[in-house]
Amino acid sequence: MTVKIRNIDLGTGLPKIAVPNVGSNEAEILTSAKEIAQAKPDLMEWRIDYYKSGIEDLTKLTATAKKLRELVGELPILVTFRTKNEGGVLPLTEDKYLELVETVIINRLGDAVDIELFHDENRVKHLVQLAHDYNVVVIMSNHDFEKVPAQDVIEFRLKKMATLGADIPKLACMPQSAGDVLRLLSATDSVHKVLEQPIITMAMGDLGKVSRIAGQVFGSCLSFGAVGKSSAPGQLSIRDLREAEKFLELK
Ligand SMILES: O=C1C[C@@](O)(C(=O)O)C[C@@H](O)[C@@H]1O
Repeated sequence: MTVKIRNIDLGTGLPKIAVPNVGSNEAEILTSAKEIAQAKPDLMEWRIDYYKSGIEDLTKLTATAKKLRELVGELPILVTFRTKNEGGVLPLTEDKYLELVETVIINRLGDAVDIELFHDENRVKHLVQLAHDYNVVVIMSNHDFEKVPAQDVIEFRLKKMATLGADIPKLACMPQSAGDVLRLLSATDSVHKVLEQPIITMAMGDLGKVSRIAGQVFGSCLSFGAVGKSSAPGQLSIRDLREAEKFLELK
């Protein structure tokens, strides 16, 4: 199965490329968006946890989203609030996080929304349903910045996300050894073969770079590359990422 976000199809061909926008005020966000659009990624990820004043004032957040859309035209936008526990920059209570995701969906601030797996299950399910009602694609996520979990744990989490209704399950983790990277890749390969939904995985840091370029081989449909400032350790520049993916293309 492939998942369509505006004009792109995830889950077929080379992994698509997302570039995070980590601007911390409206001017920065719009300037980065221009630079990102020029680099022609498949998708822009708007990391709203970097935008403190927008999170504190949702009218402002919505106004910026409108300007962003005007600026990038048809470029698909994924809106992500990454919680502090999972590598984000801004602390937010559980309630505020869930309310924020709801605002993102109801106001259609993007074409897709990131919903983290590890929150109250019923509320997560409700958000997934709401997103689908509003025609917003759900990328469900989990991040471990310390380690790579056991293979069955990785597989369980990705499958659990699918059960909760995620259109695309995603897992990012931090390897401490080459063996850790192999385990993530092996879990990716097994889950990719049995799940209907396309998945996204990556190992972070330098050791993990190989996992960011080899998604087509192991079964990950999207990779994050940087234009300017990156949003996680080990991200390559969009230019290097695109070239490296091409070297490994399955023809
Ligand atoms: O989930 C991810 C993946 C990521 O953490 C990475 O390792 O590239 C970068 C984040 O911006 C994004 O939300």
